[in-house]
Amino acid sequence: MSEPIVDPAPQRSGPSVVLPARPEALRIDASTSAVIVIDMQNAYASRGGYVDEAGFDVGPATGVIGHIAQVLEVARSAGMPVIFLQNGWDADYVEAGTPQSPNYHKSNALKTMRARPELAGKFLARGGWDYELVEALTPKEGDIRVHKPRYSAFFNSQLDTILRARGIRTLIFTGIATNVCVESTLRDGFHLEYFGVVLEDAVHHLGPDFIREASLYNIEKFFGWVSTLADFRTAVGQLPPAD
Ligand SMILES: NC(=O)N/C=C\C(=O)O
Repeated sequence: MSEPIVDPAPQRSGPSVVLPARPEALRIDASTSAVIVIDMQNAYASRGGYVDEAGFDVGPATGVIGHIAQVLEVARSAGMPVIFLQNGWDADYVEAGTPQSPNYHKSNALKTMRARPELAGKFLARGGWDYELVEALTPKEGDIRVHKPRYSAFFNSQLDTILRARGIRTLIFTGIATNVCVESTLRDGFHLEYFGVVLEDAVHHLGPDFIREASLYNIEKFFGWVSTLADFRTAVGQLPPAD
């Protein structure tokens, strides 16, 4: 018996396609779906950025940049909204929190800057290189940028308002990190009634490989769906081009 196709927007009127995914395929279209690009900033994907300086292996992160670029090209051609999230705080780090905030203690960017005072002010501050999106993923006309001050893009940001105002029901996730900001946002989205799909080869994790597997298992089993760049390209490529 074939698996059912999950349909997040059965009232839609326009053309739709079926996106193969685990554990079930989903019916999607360009007006009720959006591509969410999580934190593709120099901090997370460039040498000399926060993640690199904090001792994580940033090498594999550069590999997903090209995959994400392909996702965005297909989405834009179909008229599917592209939303870039940028993680960070104001230049004075007021938004980062005081010692009464767990973020002050858990953010590896803040911890690294405290441990190495020569780096103070360098990481994830709005207006700085570290906060900027990597050059290869510079937003195009019509794309949307959203600032976020914590791991989940739904917390203290405009994301939910922007999605609701457009009738978006399905979120296609790309970006960094699978196990931190991607998973946090997908989980919060689940609780806000959004259907979250991760493209597993357009995301990258922070930490050992087992955490990638654990995160994708969690998403597939409990919070959402897992698909691939190739399946997204084939499915969304069948939608009529945007005007
Ligand atoms: N974008 C992320 O997943 N960030 C993870 C860690 C951090 O921002 O310190």
